[in-house]
Amino acid sequence: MAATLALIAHDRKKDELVDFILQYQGIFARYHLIATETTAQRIQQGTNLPVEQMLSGSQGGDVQIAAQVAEGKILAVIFLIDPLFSQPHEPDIQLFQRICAVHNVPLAINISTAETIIEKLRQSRIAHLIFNPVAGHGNAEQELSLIRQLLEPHMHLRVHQTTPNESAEDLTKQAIETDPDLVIASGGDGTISAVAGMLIGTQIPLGVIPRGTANAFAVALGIPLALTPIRSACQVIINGNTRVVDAASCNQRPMILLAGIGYEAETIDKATREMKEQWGALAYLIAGWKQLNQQELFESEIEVENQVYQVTSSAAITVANAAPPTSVLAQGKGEVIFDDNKLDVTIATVQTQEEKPLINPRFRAVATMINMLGAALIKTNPELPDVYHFRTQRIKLTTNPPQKIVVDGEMIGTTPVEIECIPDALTVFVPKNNGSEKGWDRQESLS
Ligand SMILES: O=C(CO)COP(=O)(O)O
Repeated sequence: MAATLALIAHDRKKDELVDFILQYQGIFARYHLIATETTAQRIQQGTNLPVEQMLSGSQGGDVQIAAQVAEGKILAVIFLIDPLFSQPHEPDIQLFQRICAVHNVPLAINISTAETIIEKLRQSRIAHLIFNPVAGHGNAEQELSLIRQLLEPHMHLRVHQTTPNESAEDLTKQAIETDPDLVIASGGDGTISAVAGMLIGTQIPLGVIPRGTANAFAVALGIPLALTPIRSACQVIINGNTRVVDAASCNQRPMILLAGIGYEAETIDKATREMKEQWGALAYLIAGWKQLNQQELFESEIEVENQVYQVTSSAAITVANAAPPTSVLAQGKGEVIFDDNKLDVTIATVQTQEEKPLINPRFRAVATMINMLGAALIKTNPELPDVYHFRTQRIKLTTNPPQKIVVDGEMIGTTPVEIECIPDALTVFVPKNNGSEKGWDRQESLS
């Protein structure tokens, strides 16, 4: 269902329309507004709401809007007609009314009927979809049209596509300002993390439609991705079950999944876009094997709960808020808990005690990682002597030499790094059997 309202008023009705919009400004602000030229100017002056401006009514503006009604792009129309004054473009006005009747689009021609439209709008859900058209390797146009087809019967959907000039963060910020009922992120983990980061602390529920390479966030939430990921993800949103989960901040920027320091960061850095296009998620595995041969060990100083620990020969440190089972290096103890108000820290390292003096430390670190791969695959507790795992609310980490850091799939620089869990920061839509807390029963549609 489209989330655009059309507003038109004849000259002697324009003041009435502006007053009406001022009265219900909060509701109008949630929608995309279009209006004929002079009406649009008057609304903008009188209310400060953004309005898309069409031609003036006498120049064909009514016909332009009627065309959008016919194309299913308009949710409802408020057209305050002057019944005591004949217009030179009377045929256009008649055409407008006929098109609304044909397509069963609500049309209010006076304030009383406008009130009933507003009452209906008050009860409807508004979703903002932040859609990254260059995510993954599917056909973005077809994917967007499928999402619309699946979601629009259940909510008013406003679609915002990311561009090089308008990031997912910018678009989410604008969406939040209109007080939506939910925000949906569709793209790779980078897009989803960016949207989720902006929603921290807002209590606006987040829907996830994964279209990326690894889709770690969706996997961690338990969204079934096997055959029809877009359909499954939309169904999860329509079902309306939500769960409150933690987020984190990493060097002042939001983190939803995990930060990898050392091995994981190098791996992600090596998985080029070309590799991802050719191999999909396998690209990370291929890059990972390459990195196994090259990973240098590093020293680290870890500050946790006012204690400082020195670790001599680390290969990989992973600090996870949430991680899917495939994120091997986060699985020190077999499972990362999304809503325990803690970060899961896993350190793959090398012990150089007396009983293991003959083993080349670098090979042992590599062996540790290979063991973890196996352990994660068979889903047992690894019990590895070279793997440290603990849970903490906050961690500060310095390494020598400095190591690359990857946060939610994006390289963000090098150590030192400070990561803190933000408890209960996000409300997300999850499948019904996934620790869901509450259903969602706002009224579905306008007409
Ligand atoms: O004439 C109109 C509708 O028929 C309205 O046009 P304006 O908003 O440009 O005045």
